[in-house]
Amino acid sequence: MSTHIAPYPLSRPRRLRRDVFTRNLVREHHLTTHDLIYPVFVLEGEGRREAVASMPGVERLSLDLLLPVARECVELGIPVMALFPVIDPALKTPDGSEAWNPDGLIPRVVARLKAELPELGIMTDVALDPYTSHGQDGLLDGQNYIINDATVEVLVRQALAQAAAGVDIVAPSDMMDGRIGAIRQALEAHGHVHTRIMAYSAKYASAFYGPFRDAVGSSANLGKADKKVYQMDPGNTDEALREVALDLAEGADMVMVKPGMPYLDVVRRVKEEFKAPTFAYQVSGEYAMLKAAAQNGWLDHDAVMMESLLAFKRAGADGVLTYFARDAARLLRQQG
Ligand SMILES: NCC(=O)CCC(=O)O
Ligand SMILES: [Mg+2]
Repeated sequence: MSTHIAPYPLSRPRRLRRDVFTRNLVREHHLTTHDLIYPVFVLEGEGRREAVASMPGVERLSLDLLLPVARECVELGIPVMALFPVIDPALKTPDGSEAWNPDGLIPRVVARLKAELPELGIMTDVALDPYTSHGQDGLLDGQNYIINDATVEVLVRQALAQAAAGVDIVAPSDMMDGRIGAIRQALEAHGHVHTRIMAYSAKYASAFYGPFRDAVGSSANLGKADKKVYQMDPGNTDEALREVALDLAEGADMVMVKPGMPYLDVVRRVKEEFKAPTFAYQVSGEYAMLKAAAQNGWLDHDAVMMESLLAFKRAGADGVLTYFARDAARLLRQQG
């Protein structure tokens, strides 16, 4: 590798850093607006806008107020918006049955967004946590264990309700075994042959999800419980490769690693091993920590935002789910 590099002073790496044009010329990785997926929180009702205290700049919006945001995504060239529902606590049940209500919030929002802005990709979350009274992603047995196969059956119903509403991409984030295959077969059987699956394949049991649980209102339901019996142990990377292999074999079109910044080694290994479309989720806690430091004047907001997003590209990600998507896209447009 280094054998063809001439020794100093014939090689002076700093020659290529001397001015802007040279740095632009030799830069290996680039972030574009097409790399960005924008996660948003949607509420029932009209004219409703609620700030999320632990995620400065993020709001829960009713559909009428989400539409202008979706329009801005199209104008900015952001390819996909990812929807997360804030469910009325009165609709939360132990089995999360609102998740597969064909007239529920998410199917209605999907149908309206696709009708108004067909060119904007819409992605939906497949998991029960916003819908369950206990805040877990799946169904519980009598001992508070999350049961796999019965959960997969209801996730299939949830995914079918979303596909019937016209969603472009379903994104199972629950980490049950076998759910990608079950969802893919059901989509095929119901004629939804174009519905893409982005699998949350390597989703770790991370403490960086805290602000998200505030945003969807599941943290109080979850209480002190954790998700370690289904999400991955932060100490593992070989296991991430096995999870990705299974999801691709079961019919995933795209895979994801989550969280993002603390798991860039996993992104790199997954991309090198499978050469499949690979995404990373810069999660709520990562966003919150950069925002908080910037608000304190400890970090330069725009600089760390762009550096962190470029790091995903360098690690091998094809795209990033990030709450910074609109801010980053606006900045990219300004920079021409
Ligand atoms: N299923 C989606 C998430 O859990 C998002 C987590 C986060 O942004 O912290
Ligand atoms: Mg799995």
